[in-house]
Amino acid sequence: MSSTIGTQTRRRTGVVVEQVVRRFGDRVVLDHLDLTITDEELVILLGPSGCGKSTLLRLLAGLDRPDGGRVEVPARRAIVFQADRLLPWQRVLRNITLGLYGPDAEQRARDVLAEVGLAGRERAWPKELSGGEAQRVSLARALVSEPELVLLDEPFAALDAITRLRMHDLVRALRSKHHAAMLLVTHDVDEAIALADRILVMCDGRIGATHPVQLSAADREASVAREELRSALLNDLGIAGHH
Ligand SMILES: Nc1ncnc2c1ncn2[C@@H]1O[C@H](COP(=O)(O)OP(=O)(O)OP(=O)(O)O)[C@@H](O)[C@H]1O
Repeated sequence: MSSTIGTQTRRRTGVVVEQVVRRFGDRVVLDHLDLTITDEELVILLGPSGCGKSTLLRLLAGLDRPDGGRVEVPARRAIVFQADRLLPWQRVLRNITLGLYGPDAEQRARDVLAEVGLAGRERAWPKELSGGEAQRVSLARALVSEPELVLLDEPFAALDAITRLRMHDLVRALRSKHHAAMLLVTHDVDEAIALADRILVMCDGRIGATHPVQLSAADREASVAREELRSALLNDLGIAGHH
């Protein structure tokens, strides 16, 4: 089966995935999966453990190739993982400037560090940071190159509930500044409702259900529409009745 991965050269493009197949041995993990993400859209991917969410993200990041189908992604992409993956032997600022070029690289890194609320921590070592601070640095590192697509693989799963809520506020603020499309994987239905423009539920190697979220900020916190969406998502995930 043929496969193609293209990077788009047009400015301001989203993601197009058509009929993508990925197998590991006999196991078909992605089974003719289709997905599109438009410019600046924040899409949340929910799905049971092992359904292929990280596999899909790795394909979009260019870290893996499909066995079939077509993947079209913007040229400038960044990925944020659950664990921060900072280099422990480099200070915070250097972790952000690594791979950046140009006379303004350091200033850009300082600016984005300030945006994530860590101005003044440029010379800290990664081991001196809390979990939430380390993930802020990871976000800063992802955004400093002004990507058109940011892929986030359970970025807040290891954080405590209050820190996670702060990170949601931060994601909202960063979105309005950086205008990137985002695809965020989570197991947390409430996180999905809090952040998404659209929620996708993955099952059997495909996108099984799509839920656009057109709720106001207040309705995302508490409303009948929110509870209906939450029930629908739990039902899609096969865990209705456990909430
Ligand atoms: N490199 C690989 N070699 C063999 N099998 C793999 C490889 N990568 C993933 N798999 C398998 O593909 C399936 C999907 O894995 P993936 O990590 O994409 O799931 P996931 O939905 O992200 O799961 P979780 O929510 O638990 O992180 C799993 O059964 C996994 O064992």
